[in-house]
Amino acid sequence: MKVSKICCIGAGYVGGPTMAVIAQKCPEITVTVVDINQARIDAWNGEDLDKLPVYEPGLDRVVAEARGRNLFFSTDVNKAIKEAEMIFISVNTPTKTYGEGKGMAADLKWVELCARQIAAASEKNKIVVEKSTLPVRTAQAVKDILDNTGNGLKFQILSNPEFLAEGTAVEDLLDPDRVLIGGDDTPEGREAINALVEIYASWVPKDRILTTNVWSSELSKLTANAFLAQRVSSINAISELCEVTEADVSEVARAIGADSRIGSKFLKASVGFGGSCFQKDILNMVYISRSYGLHEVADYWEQVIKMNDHQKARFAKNIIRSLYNTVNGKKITFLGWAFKKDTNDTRESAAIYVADHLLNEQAQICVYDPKVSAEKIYADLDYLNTRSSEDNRKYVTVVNDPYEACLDSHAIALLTEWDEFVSYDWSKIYNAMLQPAQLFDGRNILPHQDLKKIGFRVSAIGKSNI
Ligand SMILES: NC(=O)c1ccc[n+]([C@@H]2O[C@H](COP(=O)([O-])OP(=O)(O)OC[C@H]3O[C@@H](n4cnc5c(N)ncnc54)[C@H](O)[C@@H]3O)[C@@H](O)[C@H]2O)c1
Ligand SMILES: O=c1ccn([C@@H]2O[C@H](COP(=O)(O)OP(=O)(O)O[C@H]3O[C@H](CO)[C@@H](O)[C@H](O)[C@H]3O)[C@@H](O)[C@H]2O)c(=O)[nH]1
Repeated sequence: MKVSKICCIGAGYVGGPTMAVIAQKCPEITVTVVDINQARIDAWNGEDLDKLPVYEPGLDRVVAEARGRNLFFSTDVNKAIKEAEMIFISVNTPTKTYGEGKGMAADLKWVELCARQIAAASEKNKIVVEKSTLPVRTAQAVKDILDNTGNGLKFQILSNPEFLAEGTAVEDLLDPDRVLIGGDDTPEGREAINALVEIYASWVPKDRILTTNVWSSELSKLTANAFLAQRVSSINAISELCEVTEADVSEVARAIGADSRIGSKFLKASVGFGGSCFQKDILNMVYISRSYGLHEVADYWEQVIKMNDHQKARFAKNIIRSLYNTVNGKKITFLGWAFKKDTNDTRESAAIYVADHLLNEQAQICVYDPKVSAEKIYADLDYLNTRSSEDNRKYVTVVNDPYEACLDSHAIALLTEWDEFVSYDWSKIYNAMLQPAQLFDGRNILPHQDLKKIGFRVSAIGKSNI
């Protein structure tokens, strides 16, 4: 079966870039990305490619090539569902904030709404593809809804989790390590799997397209994120040990990473991992494990999150301790707010939690991030509900110039590894700060010895000998 019309529900960080790349690589397929968020759709359709709702290097060029040709963005969800032979569900699946499983389980209400809308709007058989990250066995619920509310039509459910990382989304989509497709081992299931394989095979070598059963595919996505996050928590645990033993975490990472069995990637000690996925997906796996009575399994993975929370808190406490145990009324500059470089996404960014900790101690925080708006920063702090939104605006200022951000500051905390931070005129910054000028490098990207020569007191993750 050859697919000629695709619909994707959800025009976010995953739906937008993945569909843009499919449209670019498969000009014969019409791809319509739909969303209930009118502002987001307007931004995807906007003239100014610098203002797409998702900032990703190279995405503007992909969108420019395909948009209006075979890539469309719309809020008419029903029309797109009706016309498509294959529908991707790419809606948000955040951690539940209420009721049973609050703070642990994935909130599947948006996925269920999609399934119900697909069932109601469809007039012919369809392939439904889970692109969102979902708890293992969700496909069963989606199928149940479709089969029981879908006017007797036939739906094939596939799981096709996305492994792109933000900041490198286009690169990852164009040249993925693997594409994973899970489906039923029945003639109809195999036909659906093949239809999706053929789409990816337009640009991905066939040996990198893996097919499995649905449950393996759903669980592989959670497992991949758990393993990656575990590596970050593992090196962060070692960073604390380095600080008390005068070992250097970068040297330890290099030494162990040279072992091909361990590998060198994902061994950068940091202020803690952020992003919309790692914490959510591990909590989800912990919740599922507990619900099956697998408490040792749950405890094992939960420790990855505990270590990450500890790392964020430890960073904030170190700032307070170094500033003579009080930050009350002191200006502290944050360089970076995004959860990693090359993205405007701030979900679960370590910066939010470090700021919250320092604000509890009544610090004055001034933030500079090259891609994150002031509005977003205040929204992130307001979402925590720790203090009133008036107080967040009173104690936090956001500026567009890094030198202005550092003026008259007691300390700089570097929270995101943006490349531009390395090339600043650090002597100029030092001279504009209050003395002793302190610098806390939460990403270990700055030339620490040079900064020390300028006069900075430097503190970095997993390094006690600066
Ligand atoms: N962000 C990533 O890097 C990443 C990577 C891999 C997988 N994922 C997974 O992909 C999924 C989507 O993540 P995201 O970051 O793109 O989320 P997002 O919040 O950026 O986008 C989701 C979009 O879905 C829309 N939506 C929700 N319900 C809808 C409905 N019923 N009809 C139409 N639109 C609806 C929302 O308005 C929103 O624009 C999640 O399950 C996530 O875990 C994310
Ligand atoms: O050595 C490292 C590597 C990463 N991080 C941090 O870990 C977080 C996550 O980084 P990364 O994984 O690069 O970005 P994400 O966009 O969150 O991507 C992850 O989450 C996605 C959503 O599920 C998956 O698709 C990707 O495969 C997976 O890498 C960020 O805060 C990074 O700064 C470190 O601190 N040290």
